[in-house]
Order: sequence, then C-alpha cells, then structure tokens
Amino acid sequence: ILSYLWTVCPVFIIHLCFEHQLRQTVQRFCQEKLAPYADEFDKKNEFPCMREFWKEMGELGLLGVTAPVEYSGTGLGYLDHVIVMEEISRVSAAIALSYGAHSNLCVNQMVRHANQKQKEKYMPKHVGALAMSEPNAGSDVVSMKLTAKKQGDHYVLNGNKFWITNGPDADVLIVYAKTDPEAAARGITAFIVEKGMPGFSTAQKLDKLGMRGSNTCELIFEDCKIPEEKILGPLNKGVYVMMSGLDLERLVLASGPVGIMQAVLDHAIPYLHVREAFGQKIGHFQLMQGKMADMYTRLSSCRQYLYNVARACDKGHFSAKDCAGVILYCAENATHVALDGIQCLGGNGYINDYPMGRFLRDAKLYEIGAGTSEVRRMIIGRAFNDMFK
Ligand SMILES: Cc1cc2nc3c(=O)[nH]c(=O)nc-3n(C[C@H](O)[C@H](O)[C@H](O)COP(=O)(O)OP(=O)(O)OC[C@H]3O[C@@H](n4cnc5c(N)ncnc54)[C@H](O)[C@@H]3O)c2cc1C
Repeated sequence: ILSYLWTVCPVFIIHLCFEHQLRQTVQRFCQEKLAPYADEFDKKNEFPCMREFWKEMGELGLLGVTAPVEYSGTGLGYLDHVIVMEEISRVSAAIALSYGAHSNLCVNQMVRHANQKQKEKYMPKHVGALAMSEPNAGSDVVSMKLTAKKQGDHYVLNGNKFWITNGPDADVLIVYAKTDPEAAARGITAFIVEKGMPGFSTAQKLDKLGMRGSNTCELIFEDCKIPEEKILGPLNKGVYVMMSGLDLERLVLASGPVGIMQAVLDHAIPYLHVREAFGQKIGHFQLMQGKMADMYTRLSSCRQYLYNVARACDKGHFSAKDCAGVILYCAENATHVALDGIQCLGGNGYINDYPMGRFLRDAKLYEIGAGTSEVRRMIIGRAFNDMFK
C-alpha cells in the first residue's frame, strides 16, 4: 500500500512518516521526563522543574511549533502542534495545559499579530500566558473591566485578571484591556506585559480540582505603566485579535482531551486483561467488552475530527464552527471515557493509587476552559443561523 501511495502522492507519505516520527520523539521525551512524576505534580499541585523542562522542550523545538523558523520557531503546522499537545496530555494533562497556554495562546498570537520588533524580542523562548478572563467576565469576556488609560507615551493599567494559566510563572503575558470603555467590544486592546513591570503582580496560586501542577492565578494591575510600543495588533481592535485566536486555541486545546482518553485506554485495557473475577479475565465479560468498544470508538472519532479540522486549518480553511465543535465533542467524550475507565477498574478506579481519578478531574476542565460547552454550542448554533440571515 505504501509503495502505491508513494507513486500517487509522495507528499502524503513524507507527511505521514514525519508525523509518526514527531509523535515518537514527544512520546519518548514525555515518558522519560514526565511520566515518573505526573502523579506527584497532581498530588502536590506543583511542577518544580518547569524551567528545566521548558528549556528541554525548547531544545526539541516544541515551544514554538507553529512559529516561523526565522523567529526561533519550528515552522510546522497545526496538525503537528495537535500531535505534540496530545502526546504531552497523554502523560500529564496539567503540564500539557501549561504548554498549550504558552505555545498556542501566547506564542501563536504573537506569530499572528506581533510586529517585527516584538517577534524578535519575545518569541518563543520565554514562558508565556494569555489573560482575558476576569473575576466577573468569563463567558461574557467582552464585559471585562481592566482599563488601560493613555498617559503620554504609556498606557496605565488598573484592574484584575483571573484563572490565568501560567500566571505565576510567565515571563511574557498577552493581556486584554479596555482602552475605550464606552465603546464596549470596539474598545479592547491587547498588550504585551512582562513579569516584573512596576504595578503588575500575581496573587496566590489557585487550588484546583484538576490540572494540578499547571499553575493558575489572579493577575493584579495597580497603576501599571505599559509603553505604547507594547500594544499587540491594532489599537481598539483587540476583540478581533482575541476572537480569531480563540478558534485556534480551541483547536489546539482539543488535543488535551484526546490525549487524556488515550491515557485512560492505556491503563484500563491492560487492567481488564489482568484482573480476574468469576474465574476469568474481566475483559471477557460482554459488558466490559462493550466498555472497551465505547471508549475506543469515542477516542477514535474524536481523534479523526481533531486531525481533520487541524489539516483544514493548515490549508488555510479556518472554521469557528468546527474549532468550537471539535473541542466540544472531544471534551465531553473525555469526561465520559474517564468515567468508564474508573468503572473498568472498580474499587481501584476510585482510589488515588491509580491515575483514573486524575484523568477525570483533568478532563472536566476542558468543558470549562477556552469557553464552556454551552458557549461552544452557542457558537455552532449561531454559525448555522448566520447562513440563513
Ligand atoms: C484551570 C483554568 C484555566 C484557565 N485558563 C485561562 C487562561 O489562561 N486565560 C484566560 O483568559 N482564562 C482562563 N480561564 C478562564 C476560563 O476561560 C473561564 O473560566 C471560562 O471562559 C468560563 O467563564 P466563567 O468561569 O466566568 O463562567 P461563567 O461565564 O460565569 O459561566 C457559568 C455557567 O454559565 C453558563 N453560561 C454563561 N453564559 C451563558 C449563555 N449565554 N448561555 C448559556 N449558558 C451560559 C456557562 O456555560 C457556565 O456553565 C481558565 C479557567 C480555568 C478553570
């Protein structure tokens, strides 16, 4: 088959081999550097060797997968990014979330909107974050209250951001603020904020249900002076920067739940073939075979949807409807598969000596972060309604 495909479509074969190699490289790296510690990160809600891990990921070219080579990126596509994110999530969904917040939310937004000088300065070596949500503005993010008032050649930021992934660690943050509060959505601007800027501080790390080890916190701005040249994209057009970035954020983050589903299968399927009850392996009971079939088909359909949307984006076909659709579908299936995984392990699925509880707690985040399931359904519904306007 391969030799036939080589004659009709060699580019396809080259891609296939490359993707396989990329996946294997990330798998080996994560098995060595993350797998032994993933449970400890979760228990302690700490990732003590983050800087070291980031440096090693940088050496492998993983920090800026979609960033151009001339800006120290790897110059690859969204499908490649999705594969990297999926394999990290398979070992530690929390560390993968931090990775996604850096490599997609921050770096990819810089790729798309930063000017030459900003790209040269910030990409992609620093730990990055993106801050749009506030204590009272999550789904309704456009109602944000953080203000940025112009004073000479500076903007002065006052207000807060909440639930910011990598907030405690980030060197560089993309922060959305209201430069014209009267203009609602048309008065938002994106800024590049650096750690240590006077007036910018972070509050205590949040104690989360899952994704523990991926540090999340509140950001505080008290008369924080940001030079004008730190504006990312056009003034008062931050909502476009934000919304177009959100589609790609949803695509890349959808590989998190796919990785988690694979992790559930990695643990549950062997268990079903070791554990015995009533004189036989529990995997031979038809009800357990049904669980295996359901978990496998949920994972496979999610993965194919994800790869198809990623391939379309690589060809320049961006669809808000499908970026929302793929994360909606992957996230809800991951929670379902994690629950099935717990059921397969019986009592062992319910104790923290096994990782099934971690998979469930981590999976649930993807129904909330990057827009909730309800908001994703709204986006898809509206896209259909728009066709009939
Ligand atoms: C671990 C974690 C990491 C995060 N990382 C980041 C980050 O890095 N950067 C960042 O900016 N934000 C981040 N967030 C914030 C996240 O994007 C928001 O929590 C999310 O958008 C939901 O907003 P909310 O929490 O304010 O919920 P709310 O908006 O208060 O929603 C509460 C409930 O009401 C429902 N709801 C709201 N509006 C509607 C509607 N119109 N129709 C139907 N139902 C509706 C929601 O779906 C939800 O079920 C993170 C959150 C978490 C938990």
